[in-house]
Order: sequence, then structure tokens, then C-alpha cells
Amino acid sequence: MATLPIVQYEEKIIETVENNSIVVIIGETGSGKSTQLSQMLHRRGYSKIAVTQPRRVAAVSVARRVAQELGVQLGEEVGYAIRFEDRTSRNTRIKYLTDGVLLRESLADPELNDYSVIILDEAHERSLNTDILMGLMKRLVKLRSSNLKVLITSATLDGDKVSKFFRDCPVLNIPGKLFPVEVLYSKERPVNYLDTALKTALDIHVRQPEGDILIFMTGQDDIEKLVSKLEDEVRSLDEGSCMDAIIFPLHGSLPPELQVRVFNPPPPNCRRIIVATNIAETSLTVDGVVYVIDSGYVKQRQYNPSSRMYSLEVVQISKVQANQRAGRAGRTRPGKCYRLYPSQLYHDEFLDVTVPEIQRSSLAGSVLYLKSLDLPDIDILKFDFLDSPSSESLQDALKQLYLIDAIDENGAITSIGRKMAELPLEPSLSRTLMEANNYGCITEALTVAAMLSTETALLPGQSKTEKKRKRPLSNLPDGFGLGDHIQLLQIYERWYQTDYDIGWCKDHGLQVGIIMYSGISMIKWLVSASCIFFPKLRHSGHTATYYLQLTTYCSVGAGGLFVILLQISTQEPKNNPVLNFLPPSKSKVLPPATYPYDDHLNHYCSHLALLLGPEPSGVRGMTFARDVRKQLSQILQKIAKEPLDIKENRKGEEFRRDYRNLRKALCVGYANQLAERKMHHNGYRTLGFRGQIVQVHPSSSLSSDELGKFPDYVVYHELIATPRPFMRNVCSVEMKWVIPIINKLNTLNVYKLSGGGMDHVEEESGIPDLPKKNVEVSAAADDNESRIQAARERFLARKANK
Ligand SMILES: Nc1ncnc2c1ncn2[C@@H]1O[C@H](COP(=O)(O)OP(=O)(O)OP(=O)(O)O)[C@@H](O)[C@H]1O
Repeated sequence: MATLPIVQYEEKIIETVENNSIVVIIGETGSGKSTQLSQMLHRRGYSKIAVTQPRRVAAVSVARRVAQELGVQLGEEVGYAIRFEDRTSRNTRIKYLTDGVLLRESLADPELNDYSVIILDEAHERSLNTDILMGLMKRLVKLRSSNLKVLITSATLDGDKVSKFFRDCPVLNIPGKLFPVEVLYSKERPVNYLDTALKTALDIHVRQPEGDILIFMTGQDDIEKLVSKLEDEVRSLDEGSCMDAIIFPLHGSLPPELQVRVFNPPPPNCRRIIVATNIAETSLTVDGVVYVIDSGYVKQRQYNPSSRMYSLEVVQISKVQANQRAGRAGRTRPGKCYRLYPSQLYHDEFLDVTVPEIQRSSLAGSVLYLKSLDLPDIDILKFDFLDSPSSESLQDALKQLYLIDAIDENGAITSIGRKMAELPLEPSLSRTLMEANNYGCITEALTVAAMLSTETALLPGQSKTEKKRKRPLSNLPDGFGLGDHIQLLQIYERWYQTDYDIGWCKDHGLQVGIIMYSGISMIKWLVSASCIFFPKLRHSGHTATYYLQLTTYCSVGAGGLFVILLQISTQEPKNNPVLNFLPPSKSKVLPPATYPYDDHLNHYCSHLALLLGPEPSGVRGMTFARDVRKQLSQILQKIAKEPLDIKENRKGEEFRRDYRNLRKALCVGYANQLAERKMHHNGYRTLGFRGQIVQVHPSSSLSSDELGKFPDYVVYHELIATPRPFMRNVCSVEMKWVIPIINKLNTLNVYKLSGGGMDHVEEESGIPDLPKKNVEVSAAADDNESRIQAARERFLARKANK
């Protein structure tokens, strides 16, 4: 391997780090920041080094690479920790982790005493968590100036600005690029960038020498379309006219085991084409990528605090992002980057840097962390951020936290808030769990939280492919028309009643992937087993590869045997007689990856995946939800004072109930996400400050009454601003549960909540659509009467407003 540019500056780097608590390091993409800095510091005796990454896939892949370079087993001296998966041990000295995981660790140990060095890598991404960590590091180095070093690293960060933020800390600019990348621009912006990306990829495939292709698209839908078109086109090429090609999608909704497939080397005489979102933009080295195609766009989530609405917009990338994308080529040999936009556009119209996530996200979760850290004299509205979020965003977060009882009226964190902060969930779901415990329905609430946190949600369909799947799903439970949370719960309960039978999922329209997934897991287990019985295999990479390839072809050839394997494999591992002989999995989410030849095994399995067909995303949804549920249950048991009554599930009972307690708990958890139906139609108005007119998303399972009317009040999981604003994942709640929340809304003072005391102007808490006087909770005893009364008051209030 060629010497990486950063290695030549080792002495200078170490000297600067030794003399300063905070150092900013700027080096070209591929110069070795992510993989080498940690090793250098480790060599120089720093005891434990944390390296944060904004993205999970990067944390895993860089840890894997460093473990390989040091010749150690992943999870031992070098490990990684991402949400719901921790692959570290007591021996771990270099730990790659997502910035969110480090923030969470700081809750248990605010001084992060476990680490002697903290590296915030890829700081240019300006992820919400990295920005908050920067603010915290500034405080932390004061407290631990004698024994903590902080490094902020990036290829494309404004070093001077960061240096200024950290009181003029030194900035080291590491010159040098490992391999050159030739940048080619289009003459004009294409009318259809999907077709242009397709044409460019095929052109490269047919005309250019070997080397893999990485294409940056905006989102899952476009990726799926392009993958399918590429597959068709490659299949129709004359045999022997060019090398073979395998095409991989890569986006955040793919399960981790399918994401890492892209790192497996392709078979001989075969080109990989990877179609990715910006998940592949930073820190990733896919060995063999020589050509990058950059569409110039990214899909970005944007939160509007005044409407509390998310929109997902396709926007032009920044120059920083374009340069990061180009940097994915030329990492292991010279490369080319095809930009599907003219050079003039890049220079004149692209923003220099990406808008920080902190300025386009809901901040409730982050503010809760800050509150729970118990930092002295902290006024959230004046917290020292590199780029401050809008005061409106911070106020929105404080109000939400107050409404769900995470902070009191003076802004102090409550005991409920503390527990919520320990759960790796968004505040609304954490609060629902806390309340569900009081109402005796924690078992059900855990399932709902797990189903909603599983990114590859089964319902409602998000991508085109998922929409196609909606038909078979109609056989699934309907949530009794009470809403989507209940439907998700019922689906999981139904699955539980089949003893988590994968075949049941198959019967609901997910068969191919399910069998393939189980079949691959099964074969992994079998190969693991053969390595126990033939230990020589474990130590010989080449022999193992050869052996694995041989068995691949034998397995495929021996169709009969394979069918039997598949049959066995549709059972859960715990029920499977063969699997019971085998060692337990070390990793919590992935199928077992226990031996040093993991990569060969994954390689082998990806060959098999290619032979067998599409991906099992729906199954991942369910099996992953099950795993997440188990982990959440463990965390809850740990933070509860007394043992919790959490069952694996309750067979049958819930099908006779109206889920009243669960809906009550949801109402408390989603107190900031409530909507009231308009009087004469099925549109809703969100409750709180500046109500919005919104609709129930058409995919919802919420049903109307005999008059065709939806329930008067619902909670919603999120608001999406498409041309018409929709509530996604809604659940019916009752007015008498809503009233105490409205009363709370009337009393809050946001400046007190911020922790800054009363030295600000009194805040007007106006709720446009509701009476401002306190509503007596007792008045709600009779539902009908109170509804009539409320309707009357709403009418009068509206009239008065006119
Ligand atoms: N998985 C891998 N396979 C092959 N080579 C790799 C791998 N990971 C890293 N490398 C090599 O190490 C070099 C440095 O990678 P590293 O991720 O440390 O760079 P970096 O400076 O952090 O880049 P970036 O700013 O793009 O994240 C790469 O350019 C590549 O040559």
C-alpha cells in the first residue's frame, strides 16, 4: 500500500496534539484522517481513542479497515458502536462510533473519562450531533485540560471558523492527495438526470478500462429505478462485448448486512456499479471505485419549527459535498468524476458549504440531552453553537419538552425527562413508554416504539416498491380503524402468534426476500459450523475463499439440498435443531460474524444473494423491530427503579380491547403532535402554537365513523409537507385526554424553560384555535357534553377572531 500523505506528518501532528487540547486537522479526501490518526495516537500511547462518524455505515467500515490494518479481530482492540449495535470489548482501544452514540455516552459519564482522545471526524458534514458535541467539547477541555485531547477533522471544513470557535486553536493543513481525480463536467444540466446517469454509467462500462462505478442519486426511489434500468441494460449487452457487471443499491433504509455488501470484492472480470445516496459521500472507501457519477442533487429533510412540519426536498448539493463525492474516486488508484452539471453552475450557484443540520432539524431530542447533562448555568437559548439554530427552533424544542413533562416550568429536567434521555428514541416515543408503564401497557407500547423506530417500516409504504406491496398487506390487521400505531402493534402481535414464523411474512407478500435472507443466514451458520469442525479453514484466507466459492456452486447445483435448507431456514434460529448446535451470535443485529474470514463469508453470501434475487427489506423491518424491541426492553429494565412487567407479548387479549390505555399513553407522549378535526369535514388543525390545516395521509389505517367522519382528535407521528401537508402515522385519541395538555399550553413561559430565568420578555403562548382560559379537567367527565361545550367555545373563539 502506498504511504498515505498524513503519515508523513506524524511527528508534526503528535507534537501539536501534545501541546494543545484542541487541534483542527484539514487534509485532502483520502489522505488518511479517518484510518490513520487514531492509529498514530494509539502508537504514541494514548490509552483510549474515540472517533466519531456522522453515519453508521462509515463507523462500521472504517473500524473494519483499521482492525484489518492492525491485524486484530474487529471488536477487540478496534471496535465500533452504532445505535442498537455495540461491537467493542474491554480490550477496545480505538473505538469508532456515531456522534449520536458518543452523545449518549456522555449522559452516563458527562466528562467522558473513558477516553483520552476524542476525534470528531467529518466535521464538515455539520451533523446535528457533531455540532452539539463541538459545543460540549469546548466545555469539556476546560474541565479535563490535563488529560483530554480533542481533534476536529475534515477535508473540507472552514478551519479558521472552527479555530475561532475553539479560542484560536491551531489548524494543521495536511497537503497531498494519494491519487489524482480528473473532474469532467456536463455541457448543460440534463433534463432527466436519471437517464443521463444511466447513459453515463453504461458508457463507462462499455468503453472505459476496469474499475468500479459509484453513482450518487437522491433517494431510494431513484436508486431502485436506476438499479432496475441498469440491470436491464447490462443484461441486453452482447455477451462477451464487455466485462460482466453487478449492481448494488446503497441507502440508509437498507439493513446493515446489505449495506456492507458493497465492500465485498466483485467476482473476476466483473465490474461493480454502486448506486448510492449521500450515505456514501464521506469517509467511505470502496476499494476499486475508479469512476464517480455525481447527479449534483441530494434529498434533504428540512424542519420548519413554526409549522412543526418536515419536508423532504431535492436540493442542489454544496461545493463541499461535490468535492467529497469526487473524493470517493482516486482512493486506491487514479480516478474520474463525471459531474452531471456544467462547471459554471458549480462555481456560480453551488453553496460553498452545506447548511448545518442543526438549522434544519427538530431539536427536541438534542435539547433534552443538553438539559440532562446538568451543565452549570446552561441557558439553552444562549448555548455556544458553532452556528446557532434559530431561536424559534430552540423554543419549539423547549415547548415540546415541557408539554411531555420532560422539563418543568422552570426549565429543569424532570425525573421523567432523565429516563427519557436514556432511551435511544425520539422524545415522543420515550415519553409514551414512560406513560404506558403507568397504564400497564408497556408491553404494547414497546412494540409500537420498536416498529416505528425500524427504519424499513413495513407500513406505510414509502417507496414505489413498498406501495406495490400494499395490496398483499391488506390481509393484515387493520388497527380496528383506531390508527396506524395500533395497526403496527397488531401486525407484530399477529406475527408473534405465529411464533415469529417467517413464512407468515411470506404469505403477506414478502416471500422471496424472506427465504433468501433466512437461507443466507442458514448457510452462514453452516459455514461457521464447518470451520469449527475443520479449524484449518479459519486461518487460511485463500483456502477459505476457495472453499467458500466451491461450496457456493455446489449449493446452487445441489438444488434439492438447497430447498431443504431453505425449508429448515424458514424457522427462527431458536427453533432450529441444526442451529442450536452452533455458537451464539456476537453481533446483536447482524447474522453471526464470528471468525476472521467474515469478509470472505459476506462475499460468498453476496454471490448467493445475486443469484437469488431481490432484497428482503420487509423482513428486515420485522426481524429488526423484534431485535430493537428486545434491546429497548433491556434498557427500560435497567433504568426503572423496580422490575417492569414487560412480556414478550400478550397472546390474543388485545384483540378484544379498544387499546384505550395505549392510546392514552400515546396522547401524553405526542402532546406536541395533536390535531383536532375541523367541524364540517375531515381536515384537521394541529393544536398548539400556530395551528396548521393538515390531512390524514392516504396510506393511514384510521377509519371514519358511520357519517364518514374521522375522530375528533388524533396524534400524529410526523407532519410531511408535500404539496398538501399530511399527518403520517396517526392514532385516534379522546378529548378528555387532550384537555390537560391544552391547559399546560396556556401556562408556559419559554424563557423560563430555556433555563435563563425571567430576564426576558413574557412570552405570549397563544393557541389560535382554542379557548385561552384554563379548561377544567373535571368538565370533561362527560364526553358528549364537553365536546358540545368545546365546539361552542371554538365557534365563539373563531367568531371573535374574525
Ligand atoms: N476499505 C479500504 N480498502 C482499501 N483501501 C482503503 C480502505 N479504507 C481506506 N483505504 C485507503 O486508505 C486511504 C485513507 O482512507 P481514510 O478514510 O483514512 O481517508 P480520509 O482522509 O479520512 O478521507 P475522507 O476525508 O474522504 O474521509 C484511502 O484513500 C485508501 O487508499
